Amino acid sequence: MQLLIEAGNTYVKVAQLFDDGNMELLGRYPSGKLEMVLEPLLEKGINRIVFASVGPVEVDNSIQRIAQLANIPVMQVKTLRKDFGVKNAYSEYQYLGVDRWLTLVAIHQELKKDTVIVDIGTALTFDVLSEDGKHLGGWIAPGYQLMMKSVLENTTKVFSDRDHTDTLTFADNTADGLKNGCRAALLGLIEYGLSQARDKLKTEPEVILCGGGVRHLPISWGKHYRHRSELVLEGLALYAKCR
Ligand SMILES: Nc1ncnc2c1ncn2[C@@H]1O[C@H](COP(=O)(O)OP(=O)(O)OP(=O)(O)O)[C@@H](O)[C@H]1O
Ligand SMILES: CC(C)(CO)[C@@H](O)C(=O)NCCC(=O)O
Ligand SMILES: [K+]
Repeated sequence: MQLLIEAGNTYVKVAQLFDDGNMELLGRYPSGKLEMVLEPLLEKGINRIVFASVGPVEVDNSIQRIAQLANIPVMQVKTLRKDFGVKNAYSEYQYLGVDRWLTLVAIHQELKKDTVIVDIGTALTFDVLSEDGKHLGGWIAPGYQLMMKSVLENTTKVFSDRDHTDTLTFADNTADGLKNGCRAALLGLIEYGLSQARDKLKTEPEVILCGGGVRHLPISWGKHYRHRSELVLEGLALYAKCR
């Protein structure tokens, strides 16, 4: 069995990859809790740890150190110029976030179609991938919580309250105005990106939505598209199986 770790800017996700190829999510934890969560997991017959991190180098170091203490081999997955048939669009390829890289690799391995991948976590990322594996580039924008926070922290009279409803209507009060405004910003970016991607690809791309922030998009809008909640971990599983 291998242990897969995806370290993001807010959360760490941990999954088990069994020898039969099945993956099981063990949990999602605040990034600061990594050490506490990891140590007890290493008791149970793990052959290797495969991880990817977009966080500070301290996270990489602490995973390496914990594994070394437990005498378990480690593979850190990093963004490459080309791998698994995917060609990175960045001229300085190593600067593309490894979470984005893993979603590209996972989707190309499975679909080999013109695709748009939208991952909504701390940040929203939008990436375009052609059917022959060429990454055409993408965008980075704030995620829902980050947009909300930046307005709340920089204004006096704007406030928010409980969860938003599913409908995305014009609001007649402050809290709904902020929540729906931030949701519309996510949606507007995706719609504009999609129109640009259609022009570039000259086809209708598949749309893959991933990350916990997808919950902020209206269900009636999102139901037309594929939703893959653990796409980064699926990319990690591919590396764990093949490398
Ligand atoms: N229980 C929840 N209630 C409300 N919103 C949530 C909840 N869980 C996740 N979210 C939303 O999903 C976003 C986080 O998504 P996700 O769990 O994919 O994080 P992440 O992509 O792992 O973050 P990162 O990788 O950047 O650390 C939050 O910003 C929030 O908008
Ligand atoms: C954009 C995030 C934060 C999304 O998790 C991550 O992919 C990242 O840190 N990327 C590095 C910058 C880039 O992708 O160009
Ligand atoms: K993420």
